[in-house]
Amino acid sequence: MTLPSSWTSDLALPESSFAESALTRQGMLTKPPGSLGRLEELAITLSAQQRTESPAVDKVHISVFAGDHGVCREGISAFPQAVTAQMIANFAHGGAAISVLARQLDAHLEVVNLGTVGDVPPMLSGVVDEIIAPMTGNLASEPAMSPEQVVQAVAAGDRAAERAANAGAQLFIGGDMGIGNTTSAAALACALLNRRPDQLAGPGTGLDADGVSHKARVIARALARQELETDPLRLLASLGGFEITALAGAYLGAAARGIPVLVDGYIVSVAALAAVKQQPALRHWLHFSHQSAEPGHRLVLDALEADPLLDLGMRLGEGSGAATAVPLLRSACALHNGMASFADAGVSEGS
Ligand SMILES: O=C(O)c1ccc[n+]([C@@H]2O[C@H](COP(=O)([O-])O)[C@@H](O)[C@H]2O)c1
Ligand SMILES: Cc1cc2nc[nH]c2cc1C
Repeated sequence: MTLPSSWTSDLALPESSFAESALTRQGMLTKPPGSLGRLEELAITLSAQQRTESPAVDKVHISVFAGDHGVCREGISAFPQAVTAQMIANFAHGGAAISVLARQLDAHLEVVNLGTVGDVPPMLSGVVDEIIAPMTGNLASEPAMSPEQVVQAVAAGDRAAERAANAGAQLFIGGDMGIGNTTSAAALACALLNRRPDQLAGPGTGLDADGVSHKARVIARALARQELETDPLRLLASLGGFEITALAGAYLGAAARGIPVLVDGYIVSVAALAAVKQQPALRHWLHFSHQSAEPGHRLVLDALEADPLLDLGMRLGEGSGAATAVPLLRSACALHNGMASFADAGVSEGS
């Protein structure tokens, strides 16, 4: 098993000539310059990423990556580990939040099962089996993944991006599902940002203050276990999760295929941070949908110089915050493509 080329080969930047023409067009539309605020920026950035004068996000591909975490045996989540497998079935049966949002957006939704402790019913429609192991190692006391497993997870993410590209997706959304994954994400963020566990540990699915302190101590044990790694792949192997690693692979895979990415909440932002560390050019392919209620998210967003579009107090994961922001991107494109120019509408321009 080898790493996909999207992980190792230099990533191209979006095409700046399309950004320049989009900026010129924005200046000709019947509105005071800049008055559509960030909707203008969105249309301009999407034009460059999609290499088009008419950006669109009609075709949205959502991959929810699911996997279980050995660190759950440390009692770091408000929910039992069995929920990961149960939610995979719920995604497939259409009852999860992301299932509803995907239907509302007419988006393609798939769930990538990387391995769970609980049983997932066989042959669920929309579930892609990429099973690595029932769960990761307990990162508090051992590496989460072997070198082979981390490559398997990156490759599974890249394959999701390939499916998105083959389906003609204009936007890629990655979601996460994994009980215990805020502990893994926080540990990774500590290592990537050189921060203390108490700065990145939060309630996740609903821990109380004592639970959050315990979680920070578990993360401190994980960080003390290893030499401070700088290589993203080795860091992911030590502290990551199958789904977090696959997300990093999927983001690089989407960008390498010219598909812009809309980033969801806390866990996926940490995956994005690891992937940007691997390939800094990835940052130019990312849009940030929302600020999660998980307190550590702000530090991760700051490190990525990201100012997300929404702040709704959401902390669900599964791609739900990103899906909620898609209508804003659609409005940005519709305005860019559909508004009349001053000349066409006979409206006088300002000075
Ligand atoms: O996306 C977020 O910002 C977010 C914040 C807190 C929790 N979650 C979700 O909750 C699960 C992890 O929480 P926990 O407490 O088990 O570590 C996992 O399935 C995530 O998708 C997601
Ligand atoms: C019910 C439930 C749904 C989720 N979706 C993403 N993470 C989740 C965690 C729980 C506990």
